[in-house]
Amino acid sequence: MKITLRDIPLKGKRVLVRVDYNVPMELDTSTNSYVITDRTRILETLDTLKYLIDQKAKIVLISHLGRPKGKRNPKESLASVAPILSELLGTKVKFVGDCIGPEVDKEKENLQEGEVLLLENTRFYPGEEKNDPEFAKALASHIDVYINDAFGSAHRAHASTEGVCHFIQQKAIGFLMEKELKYLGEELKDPKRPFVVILGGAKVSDKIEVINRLLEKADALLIGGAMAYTFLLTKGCKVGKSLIEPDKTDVAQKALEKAKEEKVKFLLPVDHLVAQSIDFEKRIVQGVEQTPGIDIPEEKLGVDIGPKTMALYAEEIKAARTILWNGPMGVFEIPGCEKGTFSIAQSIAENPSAVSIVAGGDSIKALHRSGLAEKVSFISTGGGATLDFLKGKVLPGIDSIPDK
Ligand SMILES: Nc1ncnc2c1ncn2[C@@H]1O[C@H](COP(=O)(O)OP(=O)(O)O)[C@@H](O)[C@H]1O
Ligand SMILES: O=C(OP(=O)(O)O)[C@H](O)COP(=O)(O)O
Repeated sequence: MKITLRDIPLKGKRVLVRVDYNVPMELDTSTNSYVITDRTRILETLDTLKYLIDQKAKIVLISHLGRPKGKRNPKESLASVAPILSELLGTKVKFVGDCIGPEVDKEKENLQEGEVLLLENTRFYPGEEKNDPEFAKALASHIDVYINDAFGSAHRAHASTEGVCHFIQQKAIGFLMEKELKYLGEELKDPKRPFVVILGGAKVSDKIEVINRLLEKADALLIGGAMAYTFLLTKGCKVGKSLIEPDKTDVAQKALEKAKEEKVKFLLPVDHLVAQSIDFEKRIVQGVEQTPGIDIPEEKLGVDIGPKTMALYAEEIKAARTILWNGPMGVFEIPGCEKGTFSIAQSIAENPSAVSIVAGGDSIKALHRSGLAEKVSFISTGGGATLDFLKGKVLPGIDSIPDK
């Protein structure tokens, strides 16, 4: 059992809280600004933050947002989280446009009991992902206690999730982390069978490696999203201009072989929605059509699973007793490409007797858009983190917090 924030005296202490505010953002074309399109990851930290306020701690929040690769990028600023958090907490949350340095240190020093300070995206510095000790030390400056409540980032050994722990003596997990570990631990340790895992999304290289271990746990794997095309390419199908990771075909091949050996159902799309071109920023697709079968025409790219695939996957989901879903089936943010993703949400909703877990920032957003979030047993804020947890991997963000 990990030390939790309940176990530490917090009054008057400067508490650094690592949250996962890597929230989905979309360009609002009318104002030409980026807006947060799903607040779940913010809402899920409120119990921890309210507790810290009640305990009269001095609260400093850190998070990453997106993948700015060590450079400042206004599109990935955490500034827009501060007003939302102020509204939700009913107290002003001050934002500083940096996460280390003299200005930040001054703000930390000036914090009063019960006040909340939100710092800028840790990934604006290369030291974050490199887990650079100097950067971690700067994050830890003026801090008495570290709380990790960023379950969604617990699989990353970065400065704000792991390195910082070497410079702060008192450490604990927050309430969200505690809730995730308890629920996932109980339901996924020995899942009721059939256990069906639905995998999609765009983080192919991150998640494809997990499949090998999932094959030892799951009874069926249903693959969609960009993940599917690397597998279809491996099987010799035509994938056109779809998002693929050609250097992962070896991993994909091994997973296909292992699925056969383990007698796990490994389903890939049998038809697709394809497009001529796609503009992610403006959320526009052109030249959209259905393919009659598996192959994607040379000049097109896959943007969603097709109706035969939806029906095939629905059958598996209907028979499941435990369901884990991470990763949308298509580019659901773009109107016209959401059907496959929503059909998964619908199939899950139609099997209320199964334990169903929907995991990951974009998957949660898709679930909320489908209007079916109430029908799911548990929403997990971690996508990759949940998959790694299921795989049995030690999560660095949790491992670095001592046991009781
Ligand atoms: N066929 C596809 N081509 C490109 N991107 C895709 C495709 N299908 C899904 N995506 C994208 O995957 C993203 C979500 O992936 P990911 O981050 O892995 O999910 P999560 O945040 O739920 O873990 C979405 O933004 C979606 O547009
Ligand atoms: O959104 C996240 O993961 P997810 O997309 O797997 O849910 C986490 O914030 C981790 O982000 P990262 O995969 O860029 O390290």
